Amino acid sequence: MSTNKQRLHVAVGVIRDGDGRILITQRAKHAHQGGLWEFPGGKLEADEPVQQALARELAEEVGIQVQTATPLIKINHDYGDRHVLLDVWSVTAFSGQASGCEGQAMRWVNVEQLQEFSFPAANVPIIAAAQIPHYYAILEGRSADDALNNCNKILASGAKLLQFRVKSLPIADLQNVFEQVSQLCRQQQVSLLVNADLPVDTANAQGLHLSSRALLTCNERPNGYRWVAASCHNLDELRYAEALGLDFAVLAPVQATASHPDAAPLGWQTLTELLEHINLPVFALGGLGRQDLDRALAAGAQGIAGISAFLSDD
Ligand SMILES: Nc1nc2c([nH]c(=O)n2[C@H]2C[C@H](O)[C@@H](COP(=O)(O)OP(=O)(O)OP(=O)(O)O)O2)c(=O)[nH]1
Ligand SMILES: [Mg+2]
Repeated sequence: MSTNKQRLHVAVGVIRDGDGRILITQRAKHAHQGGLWEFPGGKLEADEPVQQALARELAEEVGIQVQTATPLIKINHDYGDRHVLLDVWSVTAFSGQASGCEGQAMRWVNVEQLQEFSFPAANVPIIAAAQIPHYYAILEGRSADDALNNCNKILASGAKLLQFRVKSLPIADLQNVFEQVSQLCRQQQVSLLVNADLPVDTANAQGLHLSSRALLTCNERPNGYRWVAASCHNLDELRYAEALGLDFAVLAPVQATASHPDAAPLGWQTLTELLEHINLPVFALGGLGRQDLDRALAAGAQGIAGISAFLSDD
């Protein structure tokens, strides 16, 4: 039981260099979770603000001075012998040359290489959060032309993660549009997830996106996909997605939205509270634009998901 165990608050930095590589270090053999790889960081001192602890730990452990850090994800994990709250920050600007100041092994690795290292169990969702971007574009369209036009706008926005959810096409058009979209995504190195409700051949996709209804009919994580995500509307659905071991979720609607006028918006406060209970990257969806990213990050979200959010120039 974790009830009378103290929760250890730990500041953790996912440090990225100019080439997008991430810094990992190896925990000392004798330490808790010893010998495993980690993102540098350490325990908060009494009454120490988390960003101050982050700056101090990263200076002590790897000799860098943090210039810009944004919240990435918070993980609550009970190891049995210790309960940790990993308060993970994305460090995107720093000064100094990183080195293992405590004699620990250190590597700069590409995000896809993170899979090759053994991390503590609590790190699984941190690694997913580090590998996926802050924007998740949802592709819809009333016709084949409309869908392809929207796809081009989304790609021009710079989005690198896309869900194919073109629901109203005749079946013959659907597969054809999907193949064109998957080719465009491949050319531009965009990760493509297919909505599981669509009857398309998903061989060319990197992932599957489950509606909340499809999520609740799954007994295990669908096999064979690099990414599996789900749409959620409440804490139970988020918990179910986490328990299945999905990579990320979308939570909606955060604000009022014309596409779902009957759904009551959660609001930022409820979003923040729900995300405190979940160890999963979660995109905020519904009535939001790309300009809401900072607010979503501050609420503990991975970023912004949207349909129309990626169709305008701003
Ligand atoms: N820094 C860091 N800690 C992690 C990660 N994953 C994970 O489960 N942890 C756990 C291991 C430890 O129980 C705890 C971090 O505590 P720590 O012992 O490293 O703290 P510290 O740097 O202040 O070390 P010390 O002063 O006590 O030597 O969080 C991670 O990626 N980075
Ligand atoms: Mg440490």
